[in-house]
Amino acid sequence: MELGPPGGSGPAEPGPRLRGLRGADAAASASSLSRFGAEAGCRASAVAAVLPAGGSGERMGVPTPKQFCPILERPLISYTLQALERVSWIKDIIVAVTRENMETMKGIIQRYQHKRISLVEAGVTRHRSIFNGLKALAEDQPNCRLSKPEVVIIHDAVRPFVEEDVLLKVVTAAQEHGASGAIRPLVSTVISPSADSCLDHSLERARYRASEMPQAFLFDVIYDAYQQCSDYDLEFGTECLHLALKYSHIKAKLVEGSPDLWKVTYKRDLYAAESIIKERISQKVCVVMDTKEDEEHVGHCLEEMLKTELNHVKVTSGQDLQQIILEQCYNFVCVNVMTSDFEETQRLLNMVEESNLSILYPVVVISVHFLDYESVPLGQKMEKVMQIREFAKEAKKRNILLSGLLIYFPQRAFNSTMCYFVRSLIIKLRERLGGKKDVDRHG
Ligand SMILES: Nc1ccn([C@@H]2O[C@H](COP(=O)(O)OP(=O)(O)OP(=O)(O)O)[C@@H](O)[C@H]2O)c(=O)n1
Ligand SMILES: O=C(CO)[C@H](O)[C@H](O)COP(=O)(O)O
Repeated sequence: MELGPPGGSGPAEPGPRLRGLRGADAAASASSLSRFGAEAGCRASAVAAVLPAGGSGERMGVPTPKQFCPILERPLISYTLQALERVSWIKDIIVAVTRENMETMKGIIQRYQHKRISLVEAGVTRHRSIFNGLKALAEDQPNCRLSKPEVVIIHDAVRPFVEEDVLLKVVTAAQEHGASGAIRPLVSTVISPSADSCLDHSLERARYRASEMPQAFLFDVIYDAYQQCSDYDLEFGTECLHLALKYSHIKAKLVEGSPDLWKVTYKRDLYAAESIIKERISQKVCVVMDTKEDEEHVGHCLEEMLKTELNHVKVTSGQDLQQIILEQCYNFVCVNVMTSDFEETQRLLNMVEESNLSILYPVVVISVHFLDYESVPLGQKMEKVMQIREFAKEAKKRNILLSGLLIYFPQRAFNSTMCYFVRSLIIKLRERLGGKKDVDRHG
């Protein structure tokens, strides 16, 4: 294989397409991410990921293994898969699941339309599950369908909040050092108790770190280590970086991870994960105006007003809607000033539907209609706006929560009225997103 010495005990020379990434800034810029994506994409299977998902979740204390526990009605593992799938340069994702959960896993893949996934049978310990995942990528295994990657990421199925930047950091560091893993500062001091449960000694907390996931390895480094390691390691070991050190003599490069990398372990972690997901979804709102003119005049002022409330506000007259949907925005306010019909809202609904966005979470769409009371007879226009009820019923079947809002006001006060209403609306929406299902669907 062109990717460096097979079975070598030292770090292989990075392949030509990845070499350009060496020394990438820790906070890798969006442009370098896409460059990596594009470059890695040129050579199939440069990076693969193995996800151990064969545990029983004893510490969670519920009958369902934690990776299949629902968060906002979707299994935890589906969030982790989504986080990895978003990274286009990860070519294969190997998930290790127990035989008894194989059908459940296939059902999840189908229902949430996960891509690039291969399933292997889990082992009785985490290390054995990971080893099975690696074997699926190794060339020396019979019936190997996948191609051996240059770098393999190992990530727990129960750490759903992994971001592309940390994946890029560990992959880049693995390129250079042979192995790499995310770390976090310790929150408690580590102590060693004696046999009679008295303090034997304690470690100086500032000198130690918690080892988290993701980790990344040159494939040959970690596969060799697993092939050589003892049954004791496979049975009781908890650290892949340690195997790379002990058997392949590679000192892993440690990179600082984000606080959200923690592993869902106890029941309360499911509640924490749910809150993080809600917070993330509700922070992104897109306001769609029905004219370019309004986008320019009012959009800027609206964006400024909303920046204090939200992390991501986008005001558009529709030309970049496709891209906004691709970036997974789940909240839309469709502002109609020109007309009281639903062409624009319908266009948005069609795009949302085509994107399959609402398979993962409910999408909230509020269709706002500003009508000038001096020129438009209320009864006539109300009739049209009331049609929103029918639209809402249909949309709900596809997990799109549509509301309609009619604002009747004098044209001369248009700009300020519109900014005021849309802002109040979005603040209300944010307050209610905690209970997203309760958002009024019929306006
Ligand atoms: N035989 C095993 C055991 C664990 N894992 C996976 O390894 C990851 C991290 O392990 P851990 O948090 O310890 O999961 P569990 O073993 O399920 O939890 P517990 O220790 O509470 O039983 C999880 O994604 C888990 O599914 C695995 O693939 N195969
Ligand atoms: O800690 C780790 C870092 O190496 C691993 O992520 C792993 O989660 C350990 O899992 P376990 O709870 O099975 O020991």
